Amino acid sequence: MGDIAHLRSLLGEHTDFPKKGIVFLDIFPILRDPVAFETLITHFVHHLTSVTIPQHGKRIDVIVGLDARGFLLGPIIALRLGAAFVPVRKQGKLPGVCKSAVYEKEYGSDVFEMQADAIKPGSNVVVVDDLIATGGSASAAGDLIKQQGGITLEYLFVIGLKFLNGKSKLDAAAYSMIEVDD
Ligand SMILES: O=P(O)(O)OC[C@H]1O[C@H](OP(=O)(O)OP(=O)(O)O)[C@H](O)[C@@H]1O
Ligand SMILES: Nc1ncnc2[nH]cnc12
Repeated sequence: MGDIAHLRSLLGEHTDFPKKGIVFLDIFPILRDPVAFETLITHFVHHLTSVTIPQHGKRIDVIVGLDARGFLLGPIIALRLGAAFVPVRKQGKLPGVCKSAVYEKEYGSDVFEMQADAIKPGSNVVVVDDLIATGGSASAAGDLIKQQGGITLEYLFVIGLKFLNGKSKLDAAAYSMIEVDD
């Protein structure tokens, strides 16, 4: 817990970006500190291999990371677990045939895409992102996983904006390392 309090103290808070009247929470200071970054990744890997989580004992086949800040964490966690990494990108960025999902988030709407053959039916998947606000982005990623026959075991976030209740939109358990209450 001491480790998490330290990571919490490193978070940046910005009121001038992206100028939409929200407090923008920024994980980059954690990534600039190699010890803190290692703590964060190790915490997630311990969480995913812990006996206390509902999906304990199930093999994780795929880590899905969300454009863009989920790309900073997902591949590292995937490598530590020996799982595949699959990106979900904003519309028009991925080559080949893609599946898409439209969604609403804290500051506007967007479209997510995943390559159509990225997840084999029956694969166990964990979604990773820096932050959950309204849950629109993560829920759209969950839709894309379902469209391919994947099974989402859990959603993982560094930060959860609890007051927006985004986890209620999700079709599986969700874990935020740091909960922000207001
Ligand atoms: O729970 P939600 O309301 O959907 O909001 C959370 C999403 O918003 C941010 O991404 P953003 O779309 O701003 O993209 P970026 O990572 O490219 O800045 C954040 O990284 C999450 O992906
Ligand atoms: N408050 C917030 N801070 C950082 N990223 C976000 N994405 C959605 N809401 C956000």
